Amino acid sequence: MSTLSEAYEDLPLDLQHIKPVDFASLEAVPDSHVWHDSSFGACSDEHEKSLVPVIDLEDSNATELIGKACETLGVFQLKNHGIPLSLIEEVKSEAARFFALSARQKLKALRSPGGATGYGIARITPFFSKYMWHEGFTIMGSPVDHVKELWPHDHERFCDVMVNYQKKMKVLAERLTRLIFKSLNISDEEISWLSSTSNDSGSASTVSAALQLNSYPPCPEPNQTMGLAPHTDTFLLTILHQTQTNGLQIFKDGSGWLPVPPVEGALVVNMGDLFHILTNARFPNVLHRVVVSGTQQRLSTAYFYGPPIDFILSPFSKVLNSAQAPHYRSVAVKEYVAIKAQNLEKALSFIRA
Ligand SMILES: O=C(O)CCC(=O)C(=O)O
Ligand SMILES: [Fe+2]
Repeated sequence: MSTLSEAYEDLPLDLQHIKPVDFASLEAVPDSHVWHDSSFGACSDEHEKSLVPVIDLEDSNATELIGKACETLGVFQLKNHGIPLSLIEEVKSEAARFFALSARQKLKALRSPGGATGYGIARITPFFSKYMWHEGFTIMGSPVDHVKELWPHDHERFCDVMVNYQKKMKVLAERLTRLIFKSLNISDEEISWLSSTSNDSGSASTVSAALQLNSYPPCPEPNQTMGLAPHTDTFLLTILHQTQTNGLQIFKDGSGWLPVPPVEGALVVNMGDLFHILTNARFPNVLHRVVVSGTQQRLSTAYFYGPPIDFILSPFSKVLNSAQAPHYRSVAVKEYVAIKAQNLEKALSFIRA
């Protein structure tokens, strides 16, 4: 096995955990989507200064600032990231074009039970008794087979934009990963997979990566439902673009749910489970969720990035001080992906040393 989509083939889902409802036809939140969570309205300090730092990648102190943000909150917003704003706009407008199609049309691009790419609801759905106010389109590699079903004569525009964005995201994710390792005093040479996956040509190992387009339609009763239930991301890091509609929140012990307000032109970067394991829990794998709006659609694009699927990772000996034992055993990326898909937030307890 060498790709992430092959890893998901062994983890098929039931159709009821893939197929979205037709949100446009709903005038109220159906019982299937009602969440009894009193904290939805509690996070109302959107206008206060956000705790999540906004870091300029061109800042001469970027390495230290990013290292500190990874260690404290596990999330930061990134400015001057080098991704052309015109490309981000194109991704957003192609995603909007897709989600604006009728339900009947969108279902033509539905993910298959063992498939990774295509239209569908969140993979975490089976772990909750209620459904979320969310629909998504997952892309691993090229989405061409699915998009041809939607736009037989006009699939190139969507596919080219998504493939191009993934290439640019990979370069940025690599740059951030190197910089984060540098902040931990770990040199590039110590991370064999990073140098062997940097060039696209002839490299046997490919990084694990996926692009997730998310849409949270405006909701008639926003305090009754959840956009995306609390979860941590599985891979090393996630680079997220969000539109100007609020909704993303992170959980901080002692403070509760805190908003991550949209910052024009910035990307949100958060640490996932694999960085948490590699740093022996020094970096939090930040718990996050999305609440919905009564009036506006929220769109977001998440790029998940990790080492090749066969790579075996364990806490870096350099981050362990002499008195400290590793919290986690060695685990192959594909093994962890399977454990996470079957156990969600309990996944880390399965690899505790
Ligand atoms: O829409 C968002 O802001 C969050 C998306 C997310 O957490 C995910 O796709 O894993
Ligand atoms: Fe996430």
